[in-house]
Amino acid sequence: MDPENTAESIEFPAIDLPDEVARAEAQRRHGTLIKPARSLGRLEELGAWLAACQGQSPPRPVTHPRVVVFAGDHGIATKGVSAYPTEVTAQLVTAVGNGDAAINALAATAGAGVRVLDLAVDAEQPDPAVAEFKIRRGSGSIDTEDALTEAEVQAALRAGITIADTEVDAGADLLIPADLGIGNSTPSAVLIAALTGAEPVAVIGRGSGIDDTTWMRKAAAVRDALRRARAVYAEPVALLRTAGSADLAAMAGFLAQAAVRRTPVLLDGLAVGAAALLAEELAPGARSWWEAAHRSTEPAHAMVLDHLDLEPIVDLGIGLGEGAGAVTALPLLAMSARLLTEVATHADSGVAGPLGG
Ligand SMILES: O=C(O)c1ccc[n+]([C@@H]2O[C@H](COP(=O)([O-])O)[C@@H](O)[C@H]2O)c1
Ligand SMILES: Cc1cc2nc[nH]c2cc1C
Repeated sequence: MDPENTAESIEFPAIDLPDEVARAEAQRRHGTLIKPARSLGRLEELGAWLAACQGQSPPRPVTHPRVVVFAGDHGIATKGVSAYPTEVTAQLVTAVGNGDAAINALAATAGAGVRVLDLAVDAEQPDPAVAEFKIRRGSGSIDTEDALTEAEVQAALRAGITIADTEVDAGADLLIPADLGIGNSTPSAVLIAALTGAEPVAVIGRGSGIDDTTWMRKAAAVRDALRRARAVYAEPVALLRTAGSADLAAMAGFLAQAAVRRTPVLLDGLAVGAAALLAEELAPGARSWWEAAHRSTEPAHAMVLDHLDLEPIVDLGIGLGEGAGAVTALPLLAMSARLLTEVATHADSGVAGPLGG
């Protein structure tokens, strides 16, 4: 099936930029607060970005941040490219649902809600709410076969769109897409190499903690998948079908739709970064609605940030996925909004401004 000729194929509308007037007004307001000019550094820029996304300065506080974990298995994991067996994905989905995972502890501290969805875990999903957007059991092994059919990639993109719409309609004011899936660092590396032009060897990291022998197998898998995908590097939907997965495609749809809905996003690590590259191809300009929360330990993540021209907020040596790095930066974003609403101005407080000011 040729995606260009498919009636149901997804097309995102043109993405508006955030409101530059509100951004400039927030920057101007920062200059009036009782602190030396620009003394809050990146926090000032983050507050101005939130103001631009919301179209108002000062921005409203972030009160309903939501983490959505997109879980899926990857056929390539059965070829020995991960430090963990594939059964772990399903077990981790249950752990996140029970509130026992790292993301739950971090999100509880940061005041974010967590929703976990099984897009393509290679197991029966007993919870119908978690299975609502299930595309298939495991995506194809991308070294030798396509990850998805054309219909599945469209369904996964549509799932991401619907999930973003549901969250925004329910009141989410900041979205955090998160990944979970043994083996997902391999398709992520392939997509990043395909879209940034990075050398294959430079995108292959240690993932879940792989040894040298496993790294060699992963390098061969990335090489084979890139060879299979070469003809479709410039076609994002075909690239997701050939070398992506249902969970990565759904995250790409979610990220693009967040921009359509003018909702700010904090980006997490490697897999979210790969999905973000695809989303920017599908909906050019979507990146203006995202901030990079952190820099992951995976080398390919730095290439994503470079390509999207995003500067990470924190760099804490986190390489977990699950949204962990993104949620870690969330309190800083909340602080950036409250600074603009709660700090007094020189004019209102009677605190003198700078000499000659
Ligand atoms: O996002 C990251 O920075 C990151 C870096 C390395 C590993 N991970 C997580 O570890 C899993 C992928 O690692 P692997 O070795 O199984 O491909 C998957 O569940 C990811 O969420 C995540
Ligand atoms: C234990 C474990 C937790 C994770 N969280 C995200 N990816 C993960 C991979 C593993 C292996």
